[in-house]
Amino acid sequence: MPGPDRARQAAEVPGLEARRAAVRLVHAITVLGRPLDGQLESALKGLGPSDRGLARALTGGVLRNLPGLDSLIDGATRLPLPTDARARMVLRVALAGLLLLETPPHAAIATALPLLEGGPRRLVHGVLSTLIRERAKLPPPSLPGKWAARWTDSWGADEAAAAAERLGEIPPTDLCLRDATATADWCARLGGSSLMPGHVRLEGSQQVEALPGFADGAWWVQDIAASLPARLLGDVAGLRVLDMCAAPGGKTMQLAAAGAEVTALDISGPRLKRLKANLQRTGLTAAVVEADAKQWEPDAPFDAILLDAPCSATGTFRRHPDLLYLKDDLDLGALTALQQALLARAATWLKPGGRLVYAVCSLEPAEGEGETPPAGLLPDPVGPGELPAGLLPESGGAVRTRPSVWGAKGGADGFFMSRWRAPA
Ligand SMILES: C[S@@+](CC[C@H](N)C(=O)[O-])C[C@H]1O[C@@H](n2cnc3c(N)ncnc32)[C@H](O)[C@@H]1O
Repeated sequence: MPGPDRARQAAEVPGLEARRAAVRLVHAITVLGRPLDGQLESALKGLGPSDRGLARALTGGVLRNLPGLDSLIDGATRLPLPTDARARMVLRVALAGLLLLETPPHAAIATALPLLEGGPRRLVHGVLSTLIRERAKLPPPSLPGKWAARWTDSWGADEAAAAAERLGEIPPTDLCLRDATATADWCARLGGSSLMPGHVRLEGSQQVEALPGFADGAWWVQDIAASLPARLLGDVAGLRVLDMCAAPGGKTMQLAAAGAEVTALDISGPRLKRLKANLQRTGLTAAVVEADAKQWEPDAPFDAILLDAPCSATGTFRRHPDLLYLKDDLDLGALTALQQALLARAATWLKPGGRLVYAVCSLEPAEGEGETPPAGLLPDPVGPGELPAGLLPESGGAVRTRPSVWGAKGGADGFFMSRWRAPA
């Protein structure tokens, strides 16, 4: 329970509690290295809808621009504030409001000082006043140093620069349609654009539940790159298809909508709950199995298998910028061991001639290009005609979406996909 002073302040200073929540989230992510999803509900508890929106926008603004915000802060102090100082968190949030959300200068200061909780009011007041007086501008977005080095090493300087640009942008909202023949209609109804049949792109983040078609299950939210793996299985109408790591079900819905008889397998009960709710909303069906794919055995082989494997998820950094600040270093060794084990299982469950697509939403080559090919299967290279305009397969026939893909049109998540076939 907030004390009487805090309650009075909250009533007198609009937006203060939203900023308090943003400071708490920025601290949890950038200092403690905790993921946003796990903190969001408790940090936003008790806030009204507009304060919740403001807290999210401020936190997102900080995470998308952290190196730039810190360089402004450090340029305006004589001695750098410690990286974990509360004053730094408060300044980051205040500057995100001032420079990204057009908070008026007096409000930026008035909402920053009460959040210091005994911290250096004069210093924070001085930093904000200096930056306001100098009409400071946010530097172009940049990746945190560790990621700039990592992705320059993996993909080259141009792709690392494209990743920084994507990080600075609010990603579009991509929808996958249940009925791809209605693409033009849904673009017109929702005011979106399309990069391929079945795909509709809306600008920025959206209250999707309020949009036409959501309640009827005419579409679901799915990044364009995430919609490619299921498409690479080809025409699955009437086929018995295993979606091996299925929850929360974006690809299960695609396969079911394309007429496949889908078995949706996942180890996570809570995630399967979301999958079932998604199936219910869209009126699509699948046999849902909660099991560890390392132990489960199917009754009969499949015509096709989609293995959307658990991975580092680094390809989703535009939508989840907190990923770039998580405490634990990527345990790529454990992840690639799991991916290889799942691939090896899948390879034994195909009918002769059956297809397997392996996919990860990762920008780590170890989880994609570096995987050992599944024993007993043959490569089934993807052809250029199978991909939407603007994306070509790699020379060996795998598909890689890099940070620069569709850059001028809002980008796409980083994914790797490869396709295999069981000997006939
Ligand atoms: C990338 S997500 C899948 C996303 C999903 N395909 C979609 O499109 O909505 C990876 C999934 O693998 C599941 N998973 C992890 N280890 C597993 C295992 N040993 N067996 C089955 N599923 C597993 C996780 O619970 C998670 O839901």
